[in-house]
Amino acid sequence: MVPQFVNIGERTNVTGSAKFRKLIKNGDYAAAVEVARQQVENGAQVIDVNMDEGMLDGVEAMSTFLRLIASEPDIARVPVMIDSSKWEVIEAGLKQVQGKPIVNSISLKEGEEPFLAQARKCLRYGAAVVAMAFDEDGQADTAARKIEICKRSYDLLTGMGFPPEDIIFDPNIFAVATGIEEHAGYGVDFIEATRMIKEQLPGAKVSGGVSNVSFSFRGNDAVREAMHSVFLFHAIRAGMDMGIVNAGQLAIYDDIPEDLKEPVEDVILNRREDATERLLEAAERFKGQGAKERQQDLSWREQSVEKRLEHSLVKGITEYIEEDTEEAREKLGRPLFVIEGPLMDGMNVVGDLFGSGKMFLPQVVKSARVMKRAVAYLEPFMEAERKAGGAAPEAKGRVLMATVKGDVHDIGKNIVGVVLQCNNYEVIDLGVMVPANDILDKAEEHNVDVIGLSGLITPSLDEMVGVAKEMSRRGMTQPLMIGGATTSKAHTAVKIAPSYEKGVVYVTDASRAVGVVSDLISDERRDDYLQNIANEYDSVRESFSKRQRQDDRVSIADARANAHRLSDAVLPSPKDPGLKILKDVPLAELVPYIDWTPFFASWDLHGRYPQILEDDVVGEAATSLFGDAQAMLKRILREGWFTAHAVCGLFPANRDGDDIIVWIDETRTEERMRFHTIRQQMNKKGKGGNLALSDFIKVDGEDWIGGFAVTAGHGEDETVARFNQSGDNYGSIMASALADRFAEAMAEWLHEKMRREYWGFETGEKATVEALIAEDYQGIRPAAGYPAQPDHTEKGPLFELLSATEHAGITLTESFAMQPGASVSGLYFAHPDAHYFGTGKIAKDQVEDYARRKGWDLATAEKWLAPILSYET
Ligand SMILES: C[S@@+](CC[C@H](N)C(=O)[O-])C[C@H]1O[C@@H](n2cnc3c(N)ncnc32)[C@H](O)[C@@H]1O
Repeated sequence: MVPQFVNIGERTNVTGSAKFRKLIKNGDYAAAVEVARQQVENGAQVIDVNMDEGMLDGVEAMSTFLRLIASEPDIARVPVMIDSSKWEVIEAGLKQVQGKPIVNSISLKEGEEPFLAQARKCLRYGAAVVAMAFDEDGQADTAARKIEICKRSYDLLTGMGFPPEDIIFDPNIFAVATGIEEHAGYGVDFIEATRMIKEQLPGAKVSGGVSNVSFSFRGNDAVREAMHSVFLFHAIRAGMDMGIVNAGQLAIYDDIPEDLKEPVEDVILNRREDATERLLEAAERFKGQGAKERQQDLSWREQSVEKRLEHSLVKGITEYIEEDTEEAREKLGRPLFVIEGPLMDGMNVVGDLFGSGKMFLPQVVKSARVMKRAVAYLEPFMEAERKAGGAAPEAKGRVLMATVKGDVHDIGKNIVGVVLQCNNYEVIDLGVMVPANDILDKAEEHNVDVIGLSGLITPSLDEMVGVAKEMSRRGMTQPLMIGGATTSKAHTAVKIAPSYEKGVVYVTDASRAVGVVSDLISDERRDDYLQNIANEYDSVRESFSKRQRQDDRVSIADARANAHRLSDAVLPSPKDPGLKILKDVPLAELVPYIDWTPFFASWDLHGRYPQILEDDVVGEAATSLFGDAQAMLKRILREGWFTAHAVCGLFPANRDGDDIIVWIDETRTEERMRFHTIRQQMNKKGKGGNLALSDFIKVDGEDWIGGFAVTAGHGEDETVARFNQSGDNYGSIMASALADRFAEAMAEWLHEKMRREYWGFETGEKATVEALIAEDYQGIRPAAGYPAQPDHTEKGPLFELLSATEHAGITLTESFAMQPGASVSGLYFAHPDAHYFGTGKIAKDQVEDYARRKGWDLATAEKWLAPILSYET
């Protein structure tokens, strides 16, 4: 017999129901109580009440609402689940409930002490608790972790006298069919964990939020309903007691057509490798066939057109923007009035929310997409007016942006551009690899107010100095903004600012750009602002040269004498050393290797994945961004937007001082080429050796070095152009960020292949994704331009050795940036001693020595090594 399943209603949850949120925000408690009543009438056997909304006084709202429903007998007959991430709100709720409350939730997230303290309070109020499968290490995703945390919680709770039947476990229902291999087992993991909890933890109950499982199929109700019902069918049989289920989003198990039920069942139960692909195919056939149309909260559509435009802008909704823009145009009489009126007002709200930390970059970029659509709609009307002599809208100022010559990356610059546009600045974006003269000619032609330069790799710093010098020579007066991954306040102050007197400002991140530009453009504030910056940079320069004067580098001879002594671990000869050319690597194979944490960072959302999705501050923005990324990822896989190529190989090698000789063949008699490495010169007395990468290769006998170059960027430019043409910067930035993820994932994937197949020194079980992301394995793959080898020109010999341009289609710019941008290259070292380090600053004796080894003159060496020189040139 199937046990009774308890349905928890969640329409009284401000985070889940926009309607309820609006009622509570407006203080319309009478109508809010009606929502609770309807839920009970519709069959909810528990009602979940949540008042966690930034603008609400949660304690007050929870107390008021629970007091009101306690006096309604037909509502008060069902238990209340007090749901909050804030303990004071839970306590306020506990004080109001008459019958037996349920607290949702407690967990071991912060450790045992707070867990036990909260449990004690629940016990005092006679409340049951929902305990999440969440501990100090994060949310449990596998069945083993789920049961481990639940068992630990159970022992703690029962140990303090908690009745087992008052313990409800929520072992986390996560989305399946996301395109990510590790997610495929999430359905089975929950079901398995449920079965184990029921077997091993007597009396305890199991609950969960069912709609999460179908998150990847948002917008396809038929598939979602089928997934919920199939999931419940199996989970209830495994012992699931209760759950949050939207009855409107539930199909009847027996009514699901067979050609949908089977692929859904395959996905939920993880029965076949191609389950997701097959369900995606089936999903296409069932699109738009949901038993019940999704009930969207469209109450905002009843507001004035100005409010509706604001809503669309703030929420990033494009669906109604054209009809609302037209309505506003008719109402206000002129297209300009619409832009300068409600659209600007709406963007000001976005700007204020962003400025006060209530909106985040991805959301702002989405708002910009809506704004662009509205302006594009109005454009023909404005053109007609212009022909008739009408005025154009006034921007607050004009900013020119460019990534400098030799550099290709531009995600950060594009984000800054969008944020500035949102704030009504006109942005002229010249793209990437722009020579100084082109930047400055365009700046003069368009009479811009500010010039913004961006760069990702260190040689771009030098290029920026060149632009600053040329600005001085031309007698220009616009302030110069500097940003991008390798730029810094110190470099801007020491190198660039002295070359241009009219103002050079370093901008840390995209969120600062608006403030900086507005200060630079303001007639009242500009002079003071620039004076303050100049003073600040003076002291940065002062402390920089003080540090240099005090610098105590050891001589290169002494450093070399203190090189790392390689332990005599024996590495097996490579199994398959030849050059490997891997064309058209299937992108789906790379998805499990994606490290998502840097993806969020590229959108200025900082925190580790997956915890970031639950973060109190950015969790909502991160979750929504991640959902959009998953949707795009699926399209990339299905439609093949990017092509991935890789080349790698192993070569006989030996150490020669600070160089690594690559031999023609294993006779080790004839030199094919050399890699040049750089040695630490800090004083390391008693702190280990002065390292250079060459130390990880043997001087004599058999040893090997590997090299690799991978790219996932073929197709990125076309994709980005397609999105930009339709005014969708959100889409184009997302596509670039995902291309980068694929490239990094491919580097990890190939490194694993190298260790296990080609070199073959790694045997045994494959490392977990977490271990791979932490690079917790034997060997390293240092990249030129990174701290162990800051000289980007070392990509030259690597590319030659691999014929990387011929085999993978990657070229090097004059600054040794790889093109396409979504490319990664480096060397492989396999010795167990090998590890990442930084060379730190180096002294002139090494620069001279390096110049000799590279066949350069001193000035050339100082140019390429500029970021690591310990002395002024
Ligand atoms: C930039 S992260 C990229 C991996 C990350 N999981 C991702 O997906 O973005 C790590 C890589 O940077 C390079 N790297 C990191 N530290 C380095 C160092 N000190 N010297 C040389 N290369 C380094 C190595 O190629 C390493 O594999």
